[in-house]
Amino acid sequence: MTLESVTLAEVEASLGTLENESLSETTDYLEKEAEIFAEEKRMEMMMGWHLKREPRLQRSTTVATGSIDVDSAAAVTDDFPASAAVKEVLLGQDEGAQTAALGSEDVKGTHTDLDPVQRLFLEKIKDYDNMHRLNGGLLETEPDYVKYLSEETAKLQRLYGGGDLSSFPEFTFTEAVFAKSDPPLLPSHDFVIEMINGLSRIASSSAYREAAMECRVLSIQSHVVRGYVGNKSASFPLQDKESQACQQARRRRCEEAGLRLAATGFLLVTSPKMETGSLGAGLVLGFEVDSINSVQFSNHTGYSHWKGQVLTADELHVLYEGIKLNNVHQYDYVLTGYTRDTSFLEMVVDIVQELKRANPNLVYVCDPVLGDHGSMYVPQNLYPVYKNKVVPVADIITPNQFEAELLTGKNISTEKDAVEVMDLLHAMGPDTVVITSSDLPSRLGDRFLVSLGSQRHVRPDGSRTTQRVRIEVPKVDAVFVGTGDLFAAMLLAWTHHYPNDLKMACEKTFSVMHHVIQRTISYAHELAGPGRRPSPPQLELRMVQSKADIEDPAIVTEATVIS
Ligand SMILES: Nc1ncnc2c1ncn2[C@@H]1O[C@H](COP(=O)(O)OP(=O)(O)O)[C@@H](O)[C@H]1O
Ligand code: PXP
Repeated sequence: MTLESVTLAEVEASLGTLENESLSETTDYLEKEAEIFAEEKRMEMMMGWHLKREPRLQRSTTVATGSIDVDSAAAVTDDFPASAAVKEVLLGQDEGAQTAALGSEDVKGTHTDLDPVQRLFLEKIKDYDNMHRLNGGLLETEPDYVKYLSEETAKLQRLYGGGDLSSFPEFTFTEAVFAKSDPPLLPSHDFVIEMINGLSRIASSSAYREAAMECRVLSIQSHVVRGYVGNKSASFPLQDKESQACQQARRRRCEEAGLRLAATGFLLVTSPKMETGSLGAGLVLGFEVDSINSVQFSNHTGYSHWKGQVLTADELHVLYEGIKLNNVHQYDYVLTGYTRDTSFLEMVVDIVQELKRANPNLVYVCDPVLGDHGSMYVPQNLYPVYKNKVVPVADIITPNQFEAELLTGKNISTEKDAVEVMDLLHAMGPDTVVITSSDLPSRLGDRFLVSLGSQRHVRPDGSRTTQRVRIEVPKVDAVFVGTGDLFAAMLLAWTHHYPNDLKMACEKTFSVMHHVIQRTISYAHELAGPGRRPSPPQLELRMVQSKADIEDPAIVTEATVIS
């Protein structure tokens, strides 16, 4: 006999046999089949209990412990026209009430509205409950199940801080106490904890969304299949690195709002005085990076061969339109790098302007890639577009010395020249300028590379102040590709974290660069072998391997404030 062939009449017949006679072999078999049928087909539909996995084991647990979860009970109440008896059993307020209902001798006698399957089910619950009480534990369990149950219980206890998981939780809502001395006014600590313990999932999901406001970057850069330049160089470090900065910025926002993220991986709403643990578990908090690939090449152009496709201005526009049509064009940052095409660059400017209208706080970080050491490596006609259209809408720019000179028309021979050039660049638009590398002599010797930065602020009274820094880092005798893109991405991340402290933002950024470059060159030498210069593939940035340094760079260079 198959399960499907057990008809209700047969169930009733078996029930009759059960009521009137001692168990014969046949009725025993029938009872078992009916029991499986009743429980698997009805319970699964009625209460959403998870019978599919280990159905027999789940069944005996649920019945044996007599505990009912809130969702299952609600499902019965809302979705299934269960009889009063079923509801009474399932929704009994406490264990005593449940036991009474289960143990009642007239379950089948008084509730005549029960259908045979429900009646059989309730009888079985009653039998199991009696046997469970006599036996003092679970019935007919297999060792695997006992192990599974204890592991799952331990897991839940770890997650929810212990307690008796087999009984229905008690809710105690106390009156909110507002402490006058605690601005902003907040409910008492105890009240909030009680509330969270009772409603953790609902509370966490809504509060999480509010607290964990994302920071979204639109990065328009190259893509390469192999290696790390452009978006490949910027995306991973931003997503990874920013986890820390975003956490802290968010923590500040949460504190202001009276919310704090706690260590257990779900959100607790607590009073401002409560200790906050690490934010690690379960929360992904990096920058959201939306990438538009301005080119898709096999590898960067420093290799002997490269192949691929270039995105046109129209194609860029189509991608942006798609984003806009869905009304998901809210960005906090735009990041751009290497471009060879004027109309593409002009389209970028149009997009940045439109995004800035949508979010006046949007920060545009631009590496104005034009050339290096006296020669241009993009078409000449890009220069006026950068100078007249791109730089004026940029907030942070990262030119090298050659690019800074080109954009301002002023040579840099001394630190004073560099400061003047940075002031000229400020006057063109950006509040933050970092000259990533220069030929200026370092006080630390000729094996050091000098970089300079300048940041303008508007004081609360409306007057302006400018912080200028010099940074010197050890020079490595090799040509790295993708370092400019990584630099711009890291400066974005660290200025986000320290918006008014260029010294700190530079120390972090240059330290990341140092760690990545040192790891890359050591590995490249190892690959190349003694006395041989590493090739471009061997000099690809060791990005993934530098994850820890990107997240939390040990500071290896101190920036000097020069004015
Ligand atoms: N050979 C190198 N030795 C040490 N640091 C380097 C070297 N090349 C690049 N860097 C680091 O990468 C940053 C960006 O440099 P670079 O790629 O030259 O910028 P850009 O592409 O804007 O000219 C520098 O500020 C420096 O920190
Ligand atoms: N994108 C591509 C395709 C490149 O080939 C290069 C350098 O040749 C870059 C971007 C920029 O590299 P960097 O960050 O070193 O300026």
